Order: sequence, then C-alpha cells, then structure tokens
Amino acid sequence: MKVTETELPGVLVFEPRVFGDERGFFMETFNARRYAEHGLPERFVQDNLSRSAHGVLRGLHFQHPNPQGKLVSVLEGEVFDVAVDIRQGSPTFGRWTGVTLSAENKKQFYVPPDFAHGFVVTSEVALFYYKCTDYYSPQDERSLRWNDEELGIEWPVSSPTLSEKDREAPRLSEMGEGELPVYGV
Ligand SMILES: Cc1cn([C@H]2C[C@H](O)[C@@H](COP(=O)(O)OP(=O)(O)O[C@H]3O[C@@H](C)C(=O)[C@@H](O)[C@H]3O)O2)c(=O)[nH]c1=O
Repeated sequence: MKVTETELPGVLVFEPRVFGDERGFFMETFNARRYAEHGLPERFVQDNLSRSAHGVLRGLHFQHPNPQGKLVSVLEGEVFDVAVDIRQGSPTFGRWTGVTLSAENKKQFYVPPDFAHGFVVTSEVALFYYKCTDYYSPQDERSLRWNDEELGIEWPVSSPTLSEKDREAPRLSEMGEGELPVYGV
C-alpha cells in the first residue's frame, strides 16, 4: 500500500495494493492494523454510500462537536475530493487540499475529524463510499460554503448542483461562536 502525505498534516492518500489476475482483481479496502500504522483510528463505526450525477457537489461538511474522520473512496466514476482545515488556531487554518478519486485509480483519501469535507462529481455518475470514525449526528452537522473566496478551492466544475442546505451554507468568516473546532482541543 502506498501512502502519500498532503500539505495538510493528517490528511493522507492511500493507494491499496491491487492483485490483478485473469479473473479480475482483488484488494483490501480496509485493514485496521495496517491503516493504524499510518495514524488512523482502528475503529470506524459507520459506512456510507451515495450516488450522484455529473456536476453534483456535496459539501463542505463537518460535525461539531462529535466530529467524524472519513476514509473516502469511489466505486464507480470519478470525483474531485477536498479536505479543509477548519480548526481555529491551526497553523494550516483555512487551507485546503484535493485529490482525484476514481474507480480506476482506486485511491482512498483520509479526512481526519475536525476537517471539512466535500467532493464534486467529474464523471457521468459516481458511487461514493466511505467509512466514518463516529456516528452521524444531525444536530451537530454543519455546512461551509463550497465557493468561499477565503478558501479559494479550485473546483473543476463551475456551476455545480447543490442541496438547499449547501446552497445556503455560511462562509468560514460567518461561522458563529463555538461553531468551529479548536486546534489541539
Ligand atoms: C450524512 C447522513 C445523512 N443521512 C440522511 C439525512 C438526509 O435526509 C439524507 C441526505 O443527507 P445529506 O444531504 O447531508 O447527504 P450528503 O450531502 O451526501 O452528506 C455527506 O456529504 C459528504 C461530503 C460528507 O462528508 C458526509 O459526511 C455527509 O455530510 O440522508 C443519514 O441518515 N445519515 C448520514 O450519515
């Protein structure tokens, strides 16, 4: 398994080993012991699957309190996936990093707890599959504006399809007292 660090400490790209043969291929999509060697928690408690059409953008999402770390991947199609450091006081506060995930490249992206996460679909359809370190908590879920100028995320799609919640999401500077996580807490 190849593991690549990004410019945001803790945000990692995994490329699992793929065993191809005349039947097709085999790969381990998660192995608690091996992923823990790279700092991931051994315990993931919820798995999610979403299907989206080309140009759909889901995000930027986070839970506070009760944050979720997410190990995300694509089973069909292709997305551009983004993690944003929203921890107040972090040396990399407000910075983002992104990676193309596809069924073909089989990359996985680890977005640690307290980072905002989002993706946009660049193929006709995408099946997006991810593991979470904590449970969905509707009262704690928050959305951050996908095109906040302060973040300057270079999305490959200019007029994405958004949920109502994501269309109305506040910018980072508009987040209220106690709505953002604090670095090191
Ligand atoms: C995320 C989630 C949603 N739901 C329900 C609530 C709602 O009625 C419906 C659709 O929810 P959403 O619109 O929030 O789905 P979606 O926009 O796909 O939300 C997801 O976006 C990506 C970017 C993430 O990082 C995820 O953590 C999650 O926030 O599914 C659950 O029951 N459990 C869950 O874990």
